[in-house]
Amino acid sequence: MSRAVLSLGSNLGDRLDYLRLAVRGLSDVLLAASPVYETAPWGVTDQPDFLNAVVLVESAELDEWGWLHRARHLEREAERRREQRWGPRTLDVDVVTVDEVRSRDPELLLPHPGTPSRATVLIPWLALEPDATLPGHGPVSELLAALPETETAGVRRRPDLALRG
Ligand SMILES: Nc1ncnc2c1ncn2[C@@H]1O[C@H](COP(=O)(O)OP(=O)(O)OP(=O)(O)O)[C@@H](O)[C@H]1O
Ligand SMILES: Nc1nc2c(c(=O)[nH]1)N=C(CO)CN2
Repeated sequence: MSRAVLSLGSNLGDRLDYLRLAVRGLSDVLLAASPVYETAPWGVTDQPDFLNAVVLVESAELDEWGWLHRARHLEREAERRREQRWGPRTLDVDVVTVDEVRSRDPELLLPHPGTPSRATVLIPWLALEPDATLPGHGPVSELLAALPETETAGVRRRPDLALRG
């Protein structure tokens, strides 16, 4: 049995449709889905805004590699093309954590190393799990409080958009 936190992002095409495709594809393992957020792009800033969300998933069969394969499968279903690093994409599914697993394999780094600095992951995660902790880093609420306002200001909740329904 393993429990994972996955982050979802899209900034090409029908962004909400791509996030919903991911959630539908995870329906057999889905525990909870966060609200949807419209977020200013980080990394490569000259690209469209993203929609971001986080989901909690659980499975009796999947280990951390199983979750990575599920994530890659969903990206392929969204016809994601790997071009520019941090560039525009129809669907990005990252494995944020799997239980307390730590991994230094470059194909599967756990917890995902971008997490402590990404308001686009921390804010949706916290909305879903106010007591969440990032293994090796501490409470998600503290990580978020430590980010500069410039990082958090670009993350706006979109109550008019829902992942399900
Ligand atoms: N925890 C993880 N979740 C998803 N991919 C990971 C993880 N750790 C390492 N990877 C590897 O990262 C590689 C690049 O993934 P991807 O193209 O989604 O990166 P990116 O989304 O552009 O950047 P970032 O990973 O910083 O968000 C993949 O080959 C994948 O195997
Ligand atoms: N706001 C935002 N910016 C990004 C995102 C993302 O999910 N949200 N993902 C990226 C590549 O992983 C690059 N930049």
